[in-house]
Amino acid sequence: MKVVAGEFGYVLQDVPHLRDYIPNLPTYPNPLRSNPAYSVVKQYFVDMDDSVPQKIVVHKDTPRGIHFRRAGPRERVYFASDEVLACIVTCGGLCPGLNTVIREIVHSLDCMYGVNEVLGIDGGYRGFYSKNTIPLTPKVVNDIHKRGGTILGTSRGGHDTMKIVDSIQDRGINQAISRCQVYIIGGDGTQKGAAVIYEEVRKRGLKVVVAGIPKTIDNDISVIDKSFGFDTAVEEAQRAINAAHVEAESTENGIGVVKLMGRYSGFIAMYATLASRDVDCCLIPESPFYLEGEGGLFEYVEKTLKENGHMVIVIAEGAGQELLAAKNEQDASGNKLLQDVGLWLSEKIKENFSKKRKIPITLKYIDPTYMIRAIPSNASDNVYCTLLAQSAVHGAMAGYTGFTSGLVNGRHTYIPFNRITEEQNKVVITDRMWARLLSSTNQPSFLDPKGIDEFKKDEGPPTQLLDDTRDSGDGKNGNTNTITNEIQALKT
Ligand SMILES: Nc1ncnc2c1ncn2[C@@H]1O[C@H](COP(=O)(O)OP(=O)(O)OP(=O)(O)O)[C@@H](O)[C@H]1O
Ligand SMILES: O=P(O)(O)OC[C@H]1O[C@](O)(CO)[C@@H](O)[C@@H]1O
Ligand SMILES: [Mg+2]
Repeated sequence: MKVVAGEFGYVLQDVPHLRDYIPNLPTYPNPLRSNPAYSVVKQYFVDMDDSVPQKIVVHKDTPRGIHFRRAGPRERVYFASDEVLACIVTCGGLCPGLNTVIREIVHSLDCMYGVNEVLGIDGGYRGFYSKNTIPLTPKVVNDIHKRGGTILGTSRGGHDTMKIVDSIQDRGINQAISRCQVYIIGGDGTQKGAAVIYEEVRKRGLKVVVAGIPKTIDNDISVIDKSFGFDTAVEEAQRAINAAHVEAESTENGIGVVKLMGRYSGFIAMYATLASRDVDCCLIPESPFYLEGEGGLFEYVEKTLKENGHMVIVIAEGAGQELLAAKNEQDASGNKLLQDVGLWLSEKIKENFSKKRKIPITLKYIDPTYMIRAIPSNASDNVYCTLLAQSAVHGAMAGYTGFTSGLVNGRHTYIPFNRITEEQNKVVITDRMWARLLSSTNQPSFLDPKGIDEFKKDEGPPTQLLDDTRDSGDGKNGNTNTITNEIQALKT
């Protein structure tokens, strides 16, 4: 990672640039200079020294900390318009907003930079070497943002670095110079794949930009404020929760169980619960729970039914997997295949109340997971996708590479791949947000006081979406330690 240190503990975790490994690259004035739409903007071009702090809650004596390069157009670009061949690929699971990102990359390249050779790679990473490409023009992508899914198709597995870079190299050859910009849209796995593609491109000395756009409905990508499609997913989840609530309150001892996505991170479940207020219990992968005995789920269900006559449980798909018989199967990308915990929980509740204890209940189980994932993005996600795509295009034209375009503290930035892939974003159950949820649902924490102390000791990953005060600059958490270590390393 390129790290630049400044005064008062300022650290820039910078992204690579083509000129780092290709000397004497020609530059050109940014075509936006003569674009009537942008020429009215007072200071349209981003100052070379602009950076965005990762941490904005500070004390007067804390170091300035980690910063990322601010995204946006630069005065000079490293590609002539007619030189560029851009490729776009989507990988991993579906997520609302994928088509918007594709549309906006094509439009930004065309309208802002006059680039009109854009290829869609069909069906994820393996499409680079085993499938046909799809020519993308502003006309072809004009109304795709209104559709769910991805017009390019997607896949898991099939990442063969050499074959992918061979294909990029072959396609991009123009008068013996490769001249590709590769836009890779996908989750944590995809960004890891993009990082190794970048390494190989650099090893071969190619004039090829590798730019990532983070996609994950689970919001499990670290550093960034939140991922696109997340808002849409939380909003759409309300419909399922409402239905579960209507069903539950219409019968005596009615229970609605809703399963939401979230393989390792329970953000959708947590935010959907906080938004709805109809949910009595939210179960997420980060917070282990148990069924029987004092402080267990069954005890809470019984109490809630006695008090309210009905209840709604939201469960993230990755919650409680340790309670189910292990399956040990993986998908093509190596992700663990999960068991249906919603179905399992529903059966367990029925078994305990209806069969064992002869307490009549009516339970309805709703699994809207794929319905949520497949819808088009809402208005705010559409704007977010547009800005992410534009940032990626500005960065690529300016010669930056090996970066993910991401929102940090509300500002668009370029984040080095290794920062994005080093850890996953998780709900920190010792943060105030989870406490807000517990106090809004009144559910048990499923932790005894000793367990709570254990969790507090475990620092967990820093998270941006939450109102996180752990990162208080006292040197006791990962983030600050990283800063201190880096400053120390630079000094010595
Ligand atoms: N460590 C890795 N190195 C290279 N390629 C990887 C790596 N991990 C995953 N990939 C590739 O990235 C692509 C997408 O990975 P994966 O299926 O894990 O989805 P993802 O990008 O994490 O998205 P999501 O989990 O949100 O659906 C796959 O083609 C996979 O082969
Ligand atoms: O069934 P698929 O396509 O493998 O995807 C399932 C997974 O993809 C996601 O939507 C995104 O990672 C997860 O929430 C879910 O576990
Ligand atoms: Mg993933």
